[in-house]
Amino acid sequence: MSLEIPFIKMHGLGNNYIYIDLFRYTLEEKLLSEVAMKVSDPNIGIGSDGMILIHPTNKADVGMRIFNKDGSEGKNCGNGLRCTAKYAYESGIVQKTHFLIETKSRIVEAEVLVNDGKVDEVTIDMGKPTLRRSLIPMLGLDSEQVVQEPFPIENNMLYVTGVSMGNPHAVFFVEDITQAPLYELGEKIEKDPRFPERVNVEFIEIMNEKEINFRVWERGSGVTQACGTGACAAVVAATLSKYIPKNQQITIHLQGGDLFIKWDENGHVWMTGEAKTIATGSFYYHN
Ligand SMILES: N[C@@H](CCC[C@H](N)C(=O)O)C(=O)O
Repeated sequence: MSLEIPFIKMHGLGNNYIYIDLFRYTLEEKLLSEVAMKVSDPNIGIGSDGMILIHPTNKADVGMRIFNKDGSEGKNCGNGLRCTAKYAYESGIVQKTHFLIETKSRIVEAEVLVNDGKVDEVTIDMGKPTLRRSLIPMLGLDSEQVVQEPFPIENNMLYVTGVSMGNPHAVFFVEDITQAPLYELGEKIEKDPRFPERVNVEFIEIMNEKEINFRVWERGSGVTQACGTGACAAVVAATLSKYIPKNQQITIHLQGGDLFIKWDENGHVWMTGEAKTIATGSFYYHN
């Protein structure tokens, strides 16, 4: 079978995905995982951190589904939400600057900042984090929160804080971000049996009450330049440990640039940052 699939490549702080507009093109469900793996491959595909579908839904103004590089489906994606919001507005799928986006895990509200018809920046109300251990999900005796719990791995003693932003995150505080064991331990933690659905892994360094340095190993995609849900999880984790105050905008320094995150007094996490278009074209799929 051969298909010519129209795509848009977009990124948020270097976290780049191949987007497919299912308002204008139809792709069979059984092909999604394989197409995601193929488009993500830099040698025989386009090269990306995964694939995102922008689709019609009757629950919100627009829907979004995220597939990682390895073909697995994630349930939320912060950088993907900002790019989806940009595309939905610029392509005319929505004609308002505040609208709802449905993901597999939740419905979020987006606000786009428009200049000359183009969206430069997007703010998303990412909703409330889930902290209960069994819902992250993490194995072990269930508890309200998992905050800096001892996490022995490969002759190292790390301390894990668990946060779900609709997808699972394991956050580890480090003294110096340049020494974070991203490549040494990222994949091992992602696939550790204590996380039955695998996990996104974040190493964070608290610089001061307003800034955090951040590096990520993403479930299903490995090291990426940025992770929006991960940045939200970092602020929640740092607040739970009282390193930063609640209800204050925190600047997260990711490898690909800065994101601005606030965990407000109502328990909602707000994310603001850029969204950029890289290219449009056709992907030729052959099986
Ligand atoms: N890059 C993302 C998260 C993508 C999904 C994640 N790898 C998962 O499997 O949960 C973001 O910006 O949040």
